[in-house]
Amino acid sequence: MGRIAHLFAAANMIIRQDMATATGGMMMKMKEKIVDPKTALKDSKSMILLSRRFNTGFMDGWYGLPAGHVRPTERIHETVMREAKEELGIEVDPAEISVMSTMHRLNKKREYMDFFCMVNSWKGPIVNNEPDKCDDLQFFAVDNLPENTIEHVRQGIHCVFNNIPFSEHGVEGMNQKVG
Ligand SMILES: Nc1nc2c([nH]c(=O)n2[C@H]2C[C@H](O)[C@@H](COP(=O)(O)OP(=O)(O)OP(=O)(O)O)O2)c(=O)[nH]1
Repeated sequence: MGRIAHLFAAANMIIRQDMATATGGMMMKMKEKIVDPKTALKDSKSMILLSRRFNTGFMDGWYGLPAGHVRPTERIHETVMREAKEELGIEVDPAEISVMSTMHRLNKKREYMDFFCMVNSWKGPIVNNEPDKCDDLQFFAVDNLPENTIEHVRQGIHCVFNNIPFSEHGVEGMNQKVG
């Protein structure tokens, strides 16, 4: 069996506050946007949405991106759309999702492939739809993330804003760690 079968996959969303302002939270055509995503991408002062985990059993009290596991038979953009609705109450059009960076990651228990996806626009106001799993949802500057930001999430955000398409986290020497 190929090793890929052992991988968990997770989709992480980057939601920028300037895009909320530019689009008024509504889906609009690219040309109508005030902010060009390609230009804004390079702006490390961008504010992005982080969610503090609560009562989940994994990294509680730490900030991550809105995210979720990719279910069997699900495509990456479908995970983003589903989790955006579940966690934030917003509708995302598949054409408005861009995978910006991927990460091969090993934590204590699991091996992951992470997808860091820019959500270019959405429909509806952002709300904390899962207060039983998230006790804080707010925008932070990319160059001033909270200290309690999950380490691999910090790395993924760095990659997205520095145009680094792929990175690794914790996989160094993994052939000694896993069978
Ligand atoms: N729940 C959980 N998430 C983990 C673990 N390790 C790990 O890297 N993550 C990461 C992967 C995703 O980026 C993010 C998913 O968190 P979540 O709790 O929102 O997952 P989910 O919505 O898919 O919930 P579920 O279907 O797994 O119950 O956390 C872990 O052991 N448990």
